[in-house]
Amino acid sequence: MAKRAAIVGGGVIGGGWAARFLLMGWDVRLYDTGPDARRRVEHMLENARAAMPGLWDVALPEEGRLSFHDELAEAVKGADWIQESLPERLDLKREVFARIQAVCDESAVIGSSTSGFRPSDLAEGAARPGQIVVAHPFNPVYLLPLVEIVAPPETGEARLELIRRRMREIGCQPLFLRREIDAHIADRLLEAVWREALWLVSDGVADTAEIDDAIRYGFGLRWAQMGLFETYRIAGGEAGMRQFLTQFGPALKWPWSKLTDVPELTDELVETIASQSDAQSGRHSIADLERIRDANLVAILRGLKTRDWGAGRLLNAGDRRMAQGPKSLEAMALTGPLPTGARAVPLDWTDYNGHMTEHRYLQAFGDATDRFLRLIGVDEDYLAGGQSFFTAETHIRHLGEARAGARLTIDTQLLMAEGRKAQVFHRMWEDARLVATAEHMLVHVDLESRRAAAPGAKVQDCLAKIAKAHAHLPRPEGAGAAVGRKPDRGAKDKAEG
Ligand SMILES: NC(=O)C1=CN([C@@H]2O[C@H](COP(=O)(O)OP(=O)(O)OC[C@H]3O[C@@H](n4cnc5c(N)ncnc54)[C@H](O)[C@@H]3O)[C@@H](O)[C@H]2O)C=CC1
Ligand SMILES: C[N+](C)(C)CC(=O)CC(=O)[O-]
Repeated sequence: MAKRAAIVGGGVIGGGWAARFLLMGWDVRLYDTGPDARRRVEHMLENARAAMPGLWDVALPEEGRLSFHDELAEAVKGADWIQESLPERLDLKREVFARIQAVCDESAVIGSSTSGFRPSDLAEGAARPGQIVVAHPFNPVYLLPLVEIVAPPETGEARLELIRRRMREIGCQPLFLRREIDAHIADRLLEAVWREALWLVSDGVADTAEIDDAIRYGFGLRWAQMGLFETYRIAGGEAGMRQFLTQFGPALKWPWSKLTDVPELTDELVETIASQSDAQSGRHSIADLERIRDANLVAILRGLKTRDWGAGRLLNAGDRRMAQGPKSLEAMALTGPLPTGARAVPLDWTDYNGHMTEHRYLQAFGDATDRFLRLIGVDEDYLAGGQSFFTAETHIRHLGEARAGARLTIDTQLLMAEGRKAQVFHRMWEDARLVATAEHMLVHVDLESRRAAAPGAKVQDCLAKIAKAHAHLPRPEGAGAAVGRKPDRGAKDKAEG
C-alpha cells in the first residue's frame, strides 16, 4: 500500500511538498482553507511533472493519488508524514498542531516547514512535543534536495532514524542540526546576504539586476557545487584554508559588512526595490520565471550528476536505489522482448519544438544497449578482461513525440547473434504508444587489437539462449527498414493490440 502524506497549507511550499511526495509514489491528502489552493497546487504539480522525474535516469514509482479535504482531521488521520506549511505565524502553527495531534497517529512524523521558528517555540503546550520537528525545505521543494531537520531532545533516536529514511525515500538530503537556533543554518546565511543586498539598493550602490548578476555570474555558480568553505580553501592557494584566513582575516575588522544593521523598509525603499525588480524581470510572468528556474536547476543538477558530485551524487544514489526490474538474465522471462529501460524525459532533453530532441533518443537507446550487454555478461570484469562490443550501425525511427516528464520504457528483441555480430531491435514506449524504434548492429571486439573477435563463452551462451527464445517472436515492424521506406502495411503496435 502506498505511504500517505498529509500537507497542511498548500501554498508555494506546501504545493511543492505535495508534488515531491506524489511523484515519489506517496498518496497525498491536502488541507488548505484558502479559496484557490486546488488550482495553485495543480499548477505546481504540472511544473513538477515536467521537471522532477527526469532528474533520475530510472523510472520513479507510480504517481500517488492526490485528494483535497475540507476537514483537517480527515486529511491527517492515518498519515505517515504530516507536513505543516502554513504562513509564518507562531500562534497559527501552534493552534493547528494541537488539532493535528488530537487525531493523528502517534507514530506519524509532524514536520514544520518554518523558515525560522525553533521546535521548542512550535511545540509549546503540545501534547507530544517530540513528535513535532522542523523540516525546512527550499523552493522549489520538488527539485531542491536539502531539508533542514531540527528536532527537540524528546524526539528520540528511532524517530530520527525514521525521518532520515523517509527523507531519503523521497530523494531529499536531510541535514540534522546539532541544536536549535532561530532560522536554522541556511536561512541564517541567506538572511545575511539578503540584508547586505537591501543595503546596497538602499544606499544606491547597485540595483536589483546588478546584485543578481554579481551572484549568478560568479559565486552563485561556485556555491552550487562546493559551498563556502571548500571554495575558500581553494582560494587560499596551495596553503589552503590557513592561508585564506591569514590573507582575508584582517578584512573581518573592516567595515565590509553591515550585518548588525538593517535598512528600514520605508515605502520609498519598497517602491525602489519593486520597480527595479519589475524592470529586471517584468517581461516574464511568474509562471514563465518558474519554468525558466526549473529548467536551469534541472540542467545544473544533471550536470552535477555526470560529475557524481554534491547534489548530483545524491541523484546517482537514487538511481541505484530505485532501479526496477530483474537484475540478471536468469531472473527474466525470455519469451518476449527484454525490459532494458524505464525513465522520464528530462527537461533539458527537450528542444525548441517542445519535445525530446533527436540525439537524446540515441542516448536512451544507447543506455538500453548497455543494459542489454550487462544482462549477457558484458560487465566491468568482462571489460577489464579486454573485450567489449562496438556499435557498427544504427537506425532510429521517430514515430511519436515525447515531452518533458513523459515516462518511457524500452524493450529489446535480439534479431540475430552470429559469431562476432549481434543485431538488436529496441522499441521505446510511452504507455502503449510506440514512440521510437532503434536497430543496432553490434560487433564484438578485442580491446587490445581493436579488431573484431569472437565473444567469450559465457556471453556467447547468453546470446544463444536469447536468440533461440526470440526466434519465436514476430519480426518487429520496421526491422531492416531503410531510411525513407514506408513501414510494412498491417504493422501494429501494442496500442492496437
Ligand atoms: N516561500 C518560501 O520561499 C519558503 C517558505 N517556507 C516556509 O513555509 C511555510 C509556508 O510558506 P509559503 O508556502 O511561502 O506560504 P504561502 O502563503 O504560499 O502558503 C500558505 C498556505 O496556507 C494556507 N492557509 C492559511 N491559513 C490556513 C489555515 N488556517 N488552515 C489551512 N490552510 C491555511 C493558505 O491558503 C496558503 O495556501 C512558512 O512557514 C514559510 O516560512 C520555507 C521555505 C521557503
Ligand atoms: C525567504 N525564506 C526565509 C522564506 C527562504 C527560505 O526559507 C528558504 C528558501 O527556499 O530560500
